[in-house]
Amino acid sequence: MEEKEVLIKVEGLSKKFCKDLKTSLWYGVQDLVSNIRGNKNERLLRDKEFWAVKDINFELRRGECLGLIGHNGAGKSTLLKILNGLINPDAGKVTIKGRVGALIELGAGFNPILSGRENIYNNAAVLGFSKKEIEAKVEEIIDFSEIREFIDMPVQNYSSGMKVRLGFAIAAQMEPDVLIIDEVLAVGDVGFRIKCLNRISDLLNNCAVILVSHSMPQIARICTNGLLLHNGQERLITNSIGELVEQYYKVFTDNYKSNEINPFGIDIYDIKANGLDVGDNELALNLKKGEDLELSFTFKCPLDIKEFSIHLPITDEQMIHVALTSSLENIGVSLNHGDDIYVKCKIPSSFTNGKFYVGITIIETKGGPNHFNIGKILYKKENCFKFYVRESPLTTSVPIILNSNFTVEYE
Ligand SMILES: Nc1ncnc2c1ncn2[C@@H]1O[C@H](COP(=O)(O)OP(=O)(O)OP(=O)(O)O)[C@@H](O)[C@H]1O
Repeated sequence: MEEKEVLIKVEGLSKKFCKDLKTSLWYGVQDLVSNIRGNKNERLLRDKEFWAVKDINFELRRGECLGLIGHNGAGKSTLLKILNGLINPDAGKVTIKGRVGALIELGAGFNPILSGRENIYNNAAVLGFSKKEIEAKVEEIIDFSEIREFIDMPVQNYSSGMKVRLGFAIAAQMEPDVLIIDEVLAVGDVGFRIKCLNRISDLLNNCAVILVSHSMPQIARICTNGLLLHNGQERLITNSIGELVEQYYKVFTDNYKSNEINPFGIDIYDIKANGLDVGDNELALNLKKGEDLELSFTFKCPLDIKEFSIHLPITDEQMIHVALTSSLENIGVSLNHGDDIYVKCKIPSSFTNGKFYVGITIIETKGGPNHFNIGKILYKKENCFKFYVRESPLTTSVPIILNSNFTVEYE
């Protein structure tokens, strides 16, 4: 297949900042003098300076969407601002072909005392559109933003979501060749976010997009390539989004410790995962391709309970619940104070690659499996087992693959 045209080329891009304002002003004066003398050395760091972005190189073609990810302060916004020409790099070169639409800082680029409509004209003119071209687009932009009712109100009175709606509508409806979007989309409500992601997918037919996000499902859904920044430096550049997401999570230490709700002092012990002692949750089980997860534990019942159920919620690395398995068929089993209850649960391996946490919830339950009522929470902890899945046959952005029966026939 013929490769599409390169729209963004970034070579050795670096930007340093100073941690102290006074020193930074003094360096500014020094740089001015060195510039005039022609002996500026931008590659050296002086006292209190640090690299916000260091030696970044990549290319992006039409049709590609680069997910730019990294921890807070990794340098993502600084890189976007350099690409959009808002700040100058200290070293390196950016080459961009075509028209750039950008949504970087909330409300940036808007004149607060002008109305939404006036700001559309201003921004589109800055992008290089003629008055006639803007007039042909303005209704589409207002429709897309869904804020027609407020379009003649000064932008300073807009809510954060309304500013994002207007900003994205202008950037995306003006058919840019390059679209740069910082995390600001997260401010929009779910409906608008979905609309934006769909619009980005449409634009990708004829555009290159750089998207900053802390939402890995969003990155996995839309991006074709990824760049992981760490302390301003390129940690990974790849077109394997699975690998990108995995590396992103590695940046963070495993600090998911969940609180325990244990009002009756239930004692849970002998926690095992696939026959191995979990102990104090230090054990992380590595599941291989197709291997089932078998969990077991014992608990001592602290009071007489007529009916109970056990729930094992499964959470991904973003602490989002991705699945739940329940023992609702156990309803009807009564427990007596002091009984030792042995629980065993086999979960078929339907997980894709990643890290997962399993919690334990024990609830007093009344009624049958189909019409049950939740009673007292006897025990609840969200992170009791941790397991990794590696070498899953499928690497996708979804955590679970459902078992299904397909028939594919030739007619
Ligand atoms: N104008 C500035 N002067 C000094 N330091 C700055 C300036 N702008 C950014 N920085 C610093 O540069 C580093 C990178 O900031 P940047 O905003 O690019 O991070 P980010 O990856 O976008 O973070 P986040 O995920 O929190 O949005 C941070 O340490 C920040 O404090």
